[in-house]
Amino acid sequence: IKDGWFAEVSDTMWPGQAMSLKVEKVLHVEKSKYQDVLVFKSTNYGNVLVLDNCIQVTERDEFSYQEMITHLALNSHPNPKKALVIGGGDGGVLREILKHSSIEEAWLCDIDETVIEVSKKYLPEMSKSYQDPRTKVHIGDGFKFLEEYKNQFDVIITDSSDPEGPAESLFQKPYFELLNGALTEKGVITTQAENIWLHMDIISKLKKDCKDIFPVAEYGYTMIPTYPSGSIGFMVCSKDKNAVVTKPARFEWSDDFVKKNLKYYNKKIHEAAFVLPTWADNVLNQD
Ligand SMILES: NCCCN[C@H]1CC[C@H](N)CC1
Repeated sequence: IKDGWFAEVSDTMWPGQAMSLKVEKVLHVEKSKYQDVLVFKSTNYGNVLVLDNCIQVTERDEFSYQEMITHLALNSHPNPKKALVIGGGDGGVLREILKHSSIEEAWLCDIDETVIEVSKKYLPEMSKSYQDPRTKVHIGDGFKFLEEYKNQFDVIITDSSDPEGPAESLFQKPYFELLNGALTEKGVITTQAENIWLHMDIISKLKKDCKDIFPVAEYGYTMIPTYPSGSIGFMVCSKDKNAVVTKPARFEWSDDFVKKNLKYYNKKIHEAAFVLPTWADNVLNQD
């Protein structure tokens, strides 16, 4: 933090640019077993969680990412009862999973307990999901966790940080093999799949790897001001070759429920998320 500003600098992940947020007060600084953890109160975006100098969530715009990564998956599954988040220690994705009445168990596996503790203290609107009786928390490496659970989950959401640091293995093909194995028959996954302005190489590799493993694999995205270049995408894949993930397979919520409980996701934006700009469409949907 310099002159009262936090700048998200990364010469490798987003060279020559940096999102900056004005700092009102530093709330927490800690070196966990895995990463540097910073929480600050920003002047205009609420509390902000930063891991290894990367913005993870801000209270003002987190709903965009948490809703889309969750509901693009759960509404693409006919009847999700048991869902798992890999990562997601802030609890935001868990909060979104619990909005589906079909969910009986919502599991979360994050490698870093410090993130969960810090979120319980400074991100109450996300971490309140840990109070839900359907929530089950496991602290550990998602990679190892998935090796122990076969044919167990209807939906698995990989809410990871970037491929540099503890989340690196979550962007490689062996990880997607593990996801496939841990899913039930018509299982659906979503993963954090970076930004079309910055990471077309990562995204095209992800799509290629997913296409080798899943019969259906599509990239969709959302607008979010505090992530690099203002948007972030998701790989959305299904084990069911007849599944259509680019529009809702089911939609249990009334318009009134959506108005009261969702701030970003809706039926139309589910479809719109997969409509790509021409350059990205050419790269990702060339075959
Ligand atoms: N629930 C926390 C979201 C973590 N996802 C972020 C996406 C953008 C990345 N640069 C950092 C992690």
